[in-house]
Amino acid sequence: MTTFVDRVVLHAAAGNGGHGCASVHREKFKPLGGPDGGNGGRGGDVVLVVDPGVTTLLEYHHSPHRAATNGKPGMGGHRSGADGQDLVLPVPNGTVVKRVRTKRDGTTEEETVADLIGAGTRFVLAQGGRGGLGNAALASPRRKAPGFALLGEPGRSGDYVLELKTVADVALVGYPSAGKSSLISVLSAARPKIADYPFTTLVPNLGVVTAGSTVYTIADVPGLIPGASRGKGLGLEFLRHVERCSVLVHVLDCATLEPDRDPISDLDVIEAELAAYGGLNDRPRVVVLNKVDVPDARDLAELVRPELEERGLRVFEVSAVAHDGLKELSFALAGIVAEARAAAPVEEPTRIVLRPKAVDDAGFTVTAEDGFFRVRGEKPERWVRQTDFSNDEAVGYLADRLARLGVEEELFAVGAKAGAEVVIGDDDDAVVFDWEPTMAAGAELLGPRGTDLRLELEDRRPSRAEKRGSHRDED
Ligand SMILES: Nc1nc2c(ncn2[C@@H]2O[C@H](COP(=O)(O)OP(=O)(O)OP(=O)(O)O)[C@@H](O)[C@H]2O)c(=O)[nH]1
Ligand SMILES: [Mg+2]
Repeated sequence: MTTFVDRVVLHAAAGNGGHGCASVHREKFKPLGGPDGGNGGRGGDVVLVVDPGVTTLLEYHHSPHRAATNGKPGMGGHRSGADGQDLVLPVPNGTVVKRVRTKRDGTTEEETVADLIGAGTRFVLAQGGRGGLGNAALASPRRKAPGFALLGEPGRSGDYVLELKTVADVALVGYPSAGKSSLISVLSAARPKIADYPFTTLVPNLGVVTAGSTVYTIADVPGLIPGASRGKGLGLEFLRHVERCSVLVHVLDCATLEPDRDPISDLDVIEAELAAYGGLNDRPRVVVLNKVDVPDARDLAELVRPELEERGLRVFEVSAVAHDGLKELSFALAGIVAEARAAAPVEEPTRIVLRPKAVDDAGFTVTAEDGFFRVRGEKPERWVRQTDFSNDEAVGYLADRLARLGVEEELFAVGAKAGAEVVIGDDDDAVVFDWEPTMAAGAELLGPRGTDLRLELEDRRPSRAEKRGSHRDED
């Protein structure tokens, strides 16, 4: 059996940033050549791009793990590491992207982050890590020869659900073998498989119809049967594709030989399934009584027409085989589609839902928790990731940055004392310290010889050089 994949879980990993390099320039007769370690390269992003040539998500079903390349580390002689390469993944038009979050209790939750419509629409799924600065870039008037460099940041990674929702104006729904695919084949240039056994159609077919000046798309979905909304048959999976359409067309088989079926009860069954699926109530409906080339079928169509019309439905008697009543139908659908388009707000090329930032980009928070203090904020958390904890100087630099941001003061303000446990970041990747306030800016505060700045921390204004240094350190 062919598999049609319209929902996949993609594990995307962006590239890590390359580490910065700590190196000292060496040349004959120049023993103190100064720091010359280059910066690490940026990690590659994982990017989704809508490609009209791609129609299924099958490729990601077969290989769901995708990773961009890492940035290269910096090197001595001021050489920067090369950036990682972005990994560009083509996806079909109408791909919905959801982020999968695993909650504390182990259950997962899906949050829609993007709705990709329109050729060329790009979405950065996972951002590559920044490269770490080399020691040359970290040098400042106060820190002329840093003996450390920053680590590259790990790239973002995560699980994403990609879901395909066909973007069609008109959707054909009905029992298996009602003639939905036949109808598409005669209304448009699409040539889907047609056969006299149920569930011929396993994947939605899409056709383009031109009626007068209106051009619209029409899709069929695999046949629906009672219980489809509970997963019976093939239909439920595919109702997703119907969600975006502006008109629903009920294709009713007037020539079925099954004893317990007739057009009216077929309609009721399908409507019950649509209702159980939910969300399609607001879509206008049209009824097609198909197969009227069969004499008994025409009689049956005449018989049920009044009742359908009483329900306020527009009814078309059609024969897909004899090409009967098609023009009228396709122009009527064009009219409804045009009306719906006029009423709908102008469709923007794409609707991207931006993930809300967990914390304010510029700021940070310090909260007293059960027995410890937690620091959250984009900068402090990034700085921690950039720190090589095996290097004391690098740790001192981190403490320095944190103090300058005001984390120290804030810790004091919420009641932290020396020796308190301080946690920076989320539980998943937190770094835990024993807080030593006076040492926080330790090495750095032992400025010019003979001045221990810790003694006059309180009301000392920073010198111009220090201010300049702190600007450079900001990110
Ligand atoms: N006599 C007659 N037969 C038709 C007509 N339309 C479709 N059929 C026949 O009905 C059978 C089913 O047609 P399909 O178009 O495959 O039906 P479908 O609704 O797409 O069926 P599934 O894909 O299984 O859901 C085929 O044997 C068609 O030849 C029609 O207008 N008149
Ligand atoms: Mg079909």
